[in-house]
Amino acid sequence: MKMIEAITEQLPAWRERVNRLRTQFGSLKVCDVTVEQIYGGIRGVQIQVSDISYVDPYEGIRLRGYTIPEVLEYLPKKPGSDFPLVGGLYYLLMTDRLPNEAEADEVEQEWASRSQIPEHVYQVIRQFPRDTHPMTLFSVAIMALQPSSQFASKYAEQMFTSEGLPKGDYWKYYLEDSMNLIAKLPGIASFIYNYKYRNEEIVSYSPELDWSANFARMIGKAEDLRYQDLCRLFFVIHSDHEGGNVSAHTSYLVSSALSDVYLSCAAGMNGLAGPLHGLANQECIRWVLQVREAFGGHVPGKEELTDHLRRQLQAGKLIPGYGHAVLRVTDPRFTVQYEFAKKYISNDPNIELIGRVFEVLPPILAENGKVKNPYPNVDAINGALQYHYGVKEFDFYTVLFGMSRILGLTAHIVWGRILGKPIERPKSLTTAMLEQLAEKSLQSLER
Ligand SMILES: CC(=O)SCCNC(=O)CCNC(=O)[C@H](O)C(C)(C)COP(=O)(O)OP(=O)(O)OC[C@H]1O[C@@H](n2cnc3c(N)ncnc32)[C@H](O)[C@@H]1OP(=O)(O)O
Ligand SMILES: O=C([O-])CC(=O)C(=O)O
Repeated sequence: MKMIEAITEQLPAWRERVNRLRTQFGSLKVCDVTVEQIYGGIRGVQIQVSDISYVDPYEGIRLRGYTIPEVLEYLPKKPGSDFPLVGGLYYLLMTDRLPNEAEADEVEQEWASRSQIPEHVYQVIRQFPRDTHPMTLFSVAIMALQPSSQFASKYAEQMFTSEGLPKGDYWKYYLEDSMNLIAKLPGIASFIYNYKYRNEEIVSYSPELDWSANFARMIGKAEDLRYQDLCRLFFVIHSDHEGGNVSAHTSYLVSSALSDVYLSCAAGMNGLAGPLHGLANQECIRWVLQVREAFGGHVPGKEELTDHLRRQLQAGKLIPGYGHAVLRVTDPRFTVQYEFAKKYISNDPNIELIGRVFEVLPPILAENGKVKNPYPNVDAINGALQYHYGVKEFDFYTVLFGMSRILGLTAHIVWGRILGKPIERPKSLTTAMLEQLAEKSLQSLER
């Protein structure tokens, strides 16, 4: 694979850079940690390195240095589509280089050739009650693939042979596992959808189509070219959000114990399934429909909406899709999807309401100064777009997010192995210890 060559070429330079920092600047202080940060979700503490992507609070995400509009413009596309091939995005995330068409296509072809899903994965899904949340099914399906981990079997094997598995080669098996897992995601996600909401159909992967279009086809949208474009857009923009978000951090942490890609990604998906993180996807459209219901199905005018939103906030309700732990502006991923909606969708009351909420809500959220980011995040519009194209089962939306996020998670994990990162193990303190520190600081102030 060209991707392996591109990574291999860069390995010595990357290892040298990290080695130099660790040996020559190992004791250089990067930041301080306050008591508030310790109790406040480690917010803003710079304790990770991620070269896959970086979130600037005022600009949004850059994937390998490229903003969302740049990624959408520069990545190769299929003839007839304005939206990138996910294979090209994966090449960029993994290799730090923009792919040409052939390189993007090679990744897509690799996925097609690895897409066969073992029968037992379907059986595992079928064993669950049909009302099980799709994210639970998604996570267990990934776990069900774990016995096929090439890294886990190589690692176990070398314990009993005279030739060890060189640490510097671990990444190759992690990359193999990543490619194998990603190749199966359209099949797994679509089966969960079909099992729960359609006809229980298992649809095989078409090598003629790209990864995104395959998923669309597998849930019955072979003819809907616009929905296939939405899938391409969605899968590209949700792929990564630097290393500290719950799903990325979780999977990276798990992989630092040399747990394989399947174990690590399933863990990440369990984090994504929380309502403050990926599950906000499904909560947003539910909320949008509830607001319309409160107005007899109509889209309320600005004044009525303002009163309604104020009442909700006064009642202590969280508005899903607004706020962010890092961003302090409108999420550029919201913006590109809103632009998609404005370009291709007309007369959709949910999209209309989302636009009105976007006009009205930020100043209201900002009023009491409590919410640090009063602007919409990516989740504020995801569900409404899916709903428009007929994917109306809210519970499923986080699985779509998960398919995309695994692209980023695996890039972080593979690079963790490339750079030989050790097991993560931060130190904890007790409350009594912090109280002692506090006392000491008081005493020194009194002196
Ligand atoms: C893909 C993603 O994961 S993007 C995030 C998806 N999640 C959502 O959209 C859920 C709604 N938003 C939120 O819950 C939050 O804004 C988060 C989880 C995204 C960020 O959390 P934090 O960094 O802690 O936000 P912040 O520091 O601004 O929170 C301060 C206060 O504002 C409140 N607040 C933040 N966002 C909102 C909101 N959308 N509606 C109402 N109140 C809010 C918080 O609950 C908190 O209140 P508290 O002090 O009484 O507990
Ligand atoms: O960055 C975060 O904390 C949340 C996240 O994953 C995203 O916005 O995609």
